[in-house]
Amino acid sequence: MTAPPPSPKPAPTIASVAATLAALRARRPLVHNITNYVAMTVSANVLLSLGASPAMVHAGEEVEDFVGIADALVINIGTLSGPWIEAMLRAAAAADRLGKPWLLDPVAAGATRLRSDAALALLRLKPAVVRGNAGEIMALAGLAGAASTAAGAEASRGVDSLAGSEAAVAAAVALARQAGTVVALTGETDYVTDGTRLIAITGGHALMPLSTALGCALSAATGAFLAVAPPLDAAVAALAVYGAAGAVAGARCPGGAGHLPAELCDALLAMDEATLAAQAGLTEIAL
Ligand SMILES: Nc1ncnc2c1ncn2[C@@H]1O[C@H](COP(=O)(O)OP(=O)(O)O)[C@@H](O)[C@H]1O
Ligand SMILES: Cc1ncsc1CCOP(=O)(O)O
Ligand SMILES: [Mg+2]
Repeated sequence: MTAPPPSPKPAPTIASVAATLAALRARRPLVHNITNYVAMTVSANVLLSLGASPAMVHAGEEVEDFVGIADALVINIGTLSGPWIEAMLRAAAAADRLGKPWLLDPVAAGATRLRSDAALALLRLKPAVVRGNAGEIMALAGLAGAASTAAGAEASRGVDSLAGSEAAVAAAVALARQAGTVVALTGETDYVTDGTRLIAITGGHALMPLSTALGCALSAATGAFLAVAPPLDAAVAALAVYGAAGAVAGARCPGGAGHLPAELCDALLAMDEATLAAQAGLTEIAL
């Protein structure tokens, strides 16, 4: 007798996202961030508004100890230098050793040799989630040999993507398969994939790319969700909550993006299931 095929995992829903957010708020995870100078304050404020405790800790001498007390680790290569790379590699290896989930934000991967090499070396240390924009995901997939071309250079202008997220879906799926990770690809529509499943998430606001480090802060937020849910569920919940908050915040900023980070934090603090249902959409796409 042949065994029946495993039943498919239920698709994430707004209700499951709301439950994951409630678990995060109850747990108040300590999130260790090695992130760039531009993103530090907004990332910490986003984590606090979400219900997590942020810590920005990058000295090589203490990262391993800090990973030991943290619930999750976020590594963002936005403002790199040699000692930072060393600290990132030590922290990621410690997270792997200690079974702590960690996320890689490969900011501007593909733009220079230094950041491409750093992103690849970190990818080999098995992040639970890689979160990036289309240019970064295409570049990293190419560098990792998961996609035939490293299209990132033409698809990016430094830290900004010139390509829409749809253009990078195939690269995201290939990267997830090759690296054995979950890829969270952001843009006007966000996508999360583990290489076997693909979920599209709508929400957000057109002003978001006009405020620096909101992608980095989303990566920090995803780290907090990793403390309470498996990688695919964590990434879907993070992108849905953040997208819903972004939509609310953007609507409160008729004059431009100047106040957007503050409005985003307020919207995260007040986030509830009704707002999620009104502002975020989840669709599973068959692969
Ligand atoms: N055109 C857009 N419309 C709605 N939301 C957007 C748009 N562009 C980006 N976002 C949102 O902004 C956040 C950061 O994504 P993104 O800009 O892709 O990252 P990065 O800042 O790393 O380039 C995500 O929540 C994403 O959904
Ligand atoms: C402008 C800049 N330069 C180096 S890191 C950084 C922040 C990038 O933030 P994001 O990727 O969220 O736009
Ligand atoms: Mg970014």
